Amino acid sequence: MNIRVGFGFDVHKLVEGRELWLGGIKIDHMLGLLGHSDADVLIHAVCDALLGAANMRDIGWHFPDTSPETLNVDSKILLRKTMQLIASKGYKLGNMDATICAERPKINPHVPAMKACLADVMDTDEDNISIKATTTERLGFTGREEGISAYATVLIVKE
Ligand SMILES: Nc1ccn([C@@H]2O[C@H](COP(=O)(O)O)[C@@H](O)[C@H]2O)c(=O)n1
Ligand SMILES: C[C@@]1(CO)OP(=O)(O)OP(=O)(O)OC[C@H]1O
Repeated sequence: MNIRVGFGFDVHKLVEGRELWLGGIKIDHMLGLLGHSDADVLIHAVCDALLGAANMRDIGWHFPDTSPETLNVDSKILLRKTMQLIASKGYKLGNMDATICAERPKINPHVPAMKACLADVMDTDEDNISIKATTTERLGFTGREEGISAYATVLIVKE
Protein backbone atom coordinates (compact mmCIF):
# COMPACT_ATOMS: atom_id res chain seq x y z
CA MET A 1 0.00 0.00 0.00
CA ASN A 2 1.22 3.48 -0.94
CA ILE A 3 0.52 6.17 1.69
CA ARG A 4 1.19 9.89 1.27
CA VAL A 5 0.69 12.87 3.56
CA GLY A 6 -0.51 16.36 2.62
CA PHE A 7 -1.05 19.68 4.37
CA GLY A 8 -3.34 22.61 3.56
CA PHE A 9 -3.93 26.10 4.95
CA ASP A 10 -6.38 28.83 3.97
CA VAL A 11 -7.68 32.21 5.20
CA HIS A 12 -10.79 34.19 4.25
CA LYS A 13 -11.90 37.60 5.42
CA LEU A 14 -15.07 38.04 7.53
CA VAL A 15 -17.45 40.67 6.18
CA GLU A 16 -21.06 41.77 6.54
CA GLY A 17 -23.59 40.69 3.93
CA ARG A 18 -22.13 37.24 3.18
CA GLU A 19 -23.25 33.78 4.32
CA LEU A 20 -20.92 31.76 6.53
CA TRP A 21 -20.15 28.36 4.99
CA LEU A 22 -17.79 26.04 6.85
CA GLY A 23 -17.21 22.33 6.29
CA GLY A 24 -19.94 22.28 3.68
CA ILE A 25 -22.70 23.60 5.93
CA LYS A 26 -24.25 27.04 6.38
CA ILE A 27 -23.84 28.50 9.87
CA ASP A 28 -25.99 31.30 11.26
CA HIS A 29 -23.69 34.24 12.05
CA MET A 30 -23.76 38.00 11.60
CA LEU A 31 -20.67 37.87 9.38
CA GLY A 32 -19.72 35.64 6.46
CA LEU A 33 -16.53 34.81 4.59
CA LEU A 34 -15.55 36.74 1.48
CA GLY A 35 -14.26 34.93 -1.59
CA HIS A 36 -14.72 34.21 -5.26
CA SER A 37 -16.44 30.96 -4.26
CA ASP A 38 -18.63 30.45 -1.18
CA ALA A 39 -15.30 30.92 0.69
CA ASP A 40 -15.57 27.70 2.71
CA VAL A 41 -12.13 28.04 4.25
CA LEU A 42 -12.15 24.55 5.78
CA ILE A 43 -12.95 22.82 2.50
CA HIS A 44 -10.29 24.88 0.72
CA ALA A 45 -7.65 23.78 3.24
CA VAL A 46 -8.76 20.15 2.79
CA CYS A 47 -8.56 20.45 -1.03
CA ASP A 48 -5.03 21.84 -0.77
CA ALA A 49 -4.01 19.04 1.59
CA LEU A 50 -5.37 16.39 -0.81
CA LEU A 51 -3.70 18.01 -3.84
CA GLY A 52 -0.45 18.41 -1.95
CA ALA A 53 -0.50 14.76 -0.89
CA ALA A 54 -0.93 13.70 -4.53
CA ASN A 55 1.65 16.26 -5.72
CA MET A 56 -1.00 17.90 -7.93
CA ARG A 57 -0.40 21.63 -7.33
CA ASP A 58 -3.12 23.54 -5.42
CA ILE A 59 -6.76 24.63 -5.42
CA GLY A 60 -6.18 27.93 -7.22
CA TRP A 61 -4.23 26.17 -9.96
CA HIS A 62 -7.15 23.81 -10.71
CA PHE A 63 -9.98 26.24 -9.92
CA PRO A 64 -8.80 29.81 -10.64
CA ASP A 65 -10.44 32.69 -8.79
CA THR A 66 -10.67 34.52 -12.13
CA SER A 67 -12.99 31.94 -13.68
CA PRO A 68 -16.72 32.67 -14.07
CA GLU A 69 -17.29 28.92 -13.52
CA THR A 70 -16.11 29.16 -9.91
CA LEU A 71 -17.87 32.45 -9.08
CA ASN A 72 -19.92 31.79 -5.91
CA VAL A 73 -19.41 28.05 -6.44
CA ASP A 74 -20.35 25.67 -3.63
CA SER A 75 -16.94 24.47 -2.37
CA LYS A 76 -18.35 20.93 -1.98
CA ILE A 77 -18.26 20.80 -5.80
CA LEU A 78 -14.55 21.72 -5.73
CA LEU A 79 -13.92 19.05 -3.07
CA ARG A 80 -15.72 16.40 -5.16
CA LYS A 81 -13.60 17.38 -8.18
CA THR A 82 -10.47 17.27 -6.03
CA MET A 83 -11.35 13.72 -4.93
CA GLN A 84 -11.70 12.82 -8.63
CA LEU A 85 -8.29 14.36 -9.34
CA ILE A 86 -6.55 12.26 -6.68
CA ALA A 87 -8.57 9.20 -7.79
CA SER A 88 -7.09 9.69 -11.29
CA LYS A 89 -3.73 8.84 -9.68
CA GLY A 90 -5.28 5.88 -7.85
CA TYR A 91 -5.66 7.53 -4.42
CA LYS A 92 -8.53 7.77 -1.96
CA LEU A 93 -8.70 9.40 1.47
CA GLY A 94 -7.14 7.55 4.38
CA ASN A 95 -8.09 10.11 7.02
CA MET A 96 -8.07 13.86 7.56
CA ASP A 97 -7.59 16.06 10.60
CA ALA A 98 -8.38 19.77 10.50
CA THR A 99 -8.44 22.80 12.79
CA ILE A 100 -10.57 25.92 12.28
CA CYS A 101 -9.24 29.10 13.94
CA ALA A 102 -12.16 31.38 14.80
CA GLU A 103 -12.96 33.60 17.75
CA ARG A 104 -16.66 33.19 16.90
CA PRO A 105 -18.97 31.47 16.17
CA LYS A 106 -18.64 28.37 18.35
CA ILE A 107 -17.75 25.55 15.99
CA ASN A 108 -18.23 22.55 18.28
CA PRO A 109 -22.04 22.36 17.93
CA HIS A 110 -21.63 22.15 14.14
CA VAL A 111 -18.89 19.52 14.01
CA PRO A 112 -21.24 16.48 13.68
CA ALA A 113 -23.02 18.06 10.67
CA MET A 114 -19.70 19.04 9.06
CA LYS A 115 -18.32 15.52 9.52
CA ALA A 116 -21.43 13.94 8.00
CA CYS A 117 -21.31 16.36 5.08
CA LEU A 118 -17.59 15.90 4.32
CA ALA A 119 -17.79 12.11 4.73
CA ASP A 120 -20.55 12.08 2.12
CA VAL A 121 -18.66 14.33 -0.33
CA MET A 122 -15.38 12.45 0.15
CA ASP A 123 -17.09 9.05 0.04
CA THR A 124 -15.58 7.89 3.31
CA ASP A 125 -16.56 6.91 6.83
CA GLU A 126 -17.15 9.73 9.34
CA ASP A 127 -14.49 8.12 11.52
CA ASN A 128 -11.94 9.25 8.91
CA ILE A 129 -12.91 12.91 9.33
CA SER A 130 -11.68 14.88 12.33
CA ILE A 131 -12.61 18.57 12.70
CA LYS A 132 -11.42 20.69 15.61
CA ALA A 133 -11.63 24.38 16.50
CA THR A 134 -9.66 26.88 18.49
CA THR A 135 -9.78 30.60 19.18
CA THR A 136 -6.50 32.45 18.97
CA GLU A 137 -7.15 33.97 22.40
CA ARG A 138 -8.27 37.27 20.78
CA LEU A 139 -4.81 37.63 19.18
CA GLY A 140 -4.14 38.39 15.51
CA PHE A 141 -6.64 38.69 12.64
CA THR A 142 -8.69 35.70 13.76
CA GLY A 143 -8.74 37.04 17.32
CA ARG A 144 -10.01 40.41 16.07
CA GLU A 145 -12.69 38.54 14.07
CA GLU A 146 -11.35 39.95 10.81
CA GLY A 147 -11.11 36.49 9.30
CA ILE A 148 -11.17 32.74 9.82
CA SER A 149 -8.32 30.37 8.99
CA ALA A 150 -8.17 26.60 8.66
CA TYR A 151 -5.42 23.98 8.66
CA ALA A 152 -5.83 20.44 7.34
CA THR A 153 -3.67 17.34 7.23
CA VAL A 154 -4.62 14.29 5.17
CA LEU A 155 -3.34 10.83 4.45
CA ILE A 156 -4.18 9.46 1.03
CA VAL A 157 -3.83 5.78 0.22
CA LYS A 158 -3.38 3.65 -2.90
CA GLU A 159 -4.06 -0.09 -2.45
N1 LIG B 1 -14.67 29.01 17.40
C1 LIG B 1 -14.44 28.05 18.34
C2 LIG B 1 -13.30 28.07 19.13
C3 LIG B 1 -13.15 27.08 20.08
N2 LIG B 1 -14.09 26.12 20.22
C4 LIG B 1 -13.95 25.09 21.30
O1 LIG B 1 -13.57 25.72 22.52
C5 LIG B 1 -12.36 25.11 23.03
C6 LIG B 1 -11.50 26.10 23.73
O2 LIG B 1 -11.00 27.05 22.81
P1 LIG B 1 -9.65 27.83 23.14
O3 LIG B 1 -9.32 28.61 21.92
O4 LIG B 1 -9.98 28.68 24.30
O5 LIG B 1 -8.61 26.80 23.43
C7 LIG B 1 -11.71 24.46 21.82
O6 LIG B 1 -10.89 23.39 22.17
C8 LIG B 1 -12.93 24.01 21.04
O7 LIG B 1 -13.41 22.81 21.59
C9 LIG B 1 -15.19 26.13 19.43
O8 LIG B 1 -16.07 25.26 19.50
N3 LIG B 1 -15.35 27.11 18.48
C1 LIG C 1 -11.81 28.63 -4.47
C2 LIG C 1 -11.32 29.70 -5.40
C3 LIG C 1 -12.03 29.53 -6.72
O1 LIG C 1 -13.36 29.95 -6.63
O2 LIG C 1 -11.51 31.03 -4.97
P1 LIG C 1 -11.73 31.66 -3.50
O3 LIG C 1 -13.14 31.41 -3.07
O4 LIG C 1 -11.36 33.10 -3.56
O5 LIG C 1 -10.82 30.88 -2.50
P2 LIG C 1 -9.22 30.81 -2.32
O6 LIG C 1 -8.98 29.94 -1.14
O7 LIG C 1 -8.67 32.18 -2.26
O8 LIG C 1 -8.61 30.10 -3.60
C4 LIG C 1 -8.97 29.13 -4.46
C5 LIG C 1 -9.78 29.68 -5.59
O9 LIG C 1 -9.24 29.75 -6.79
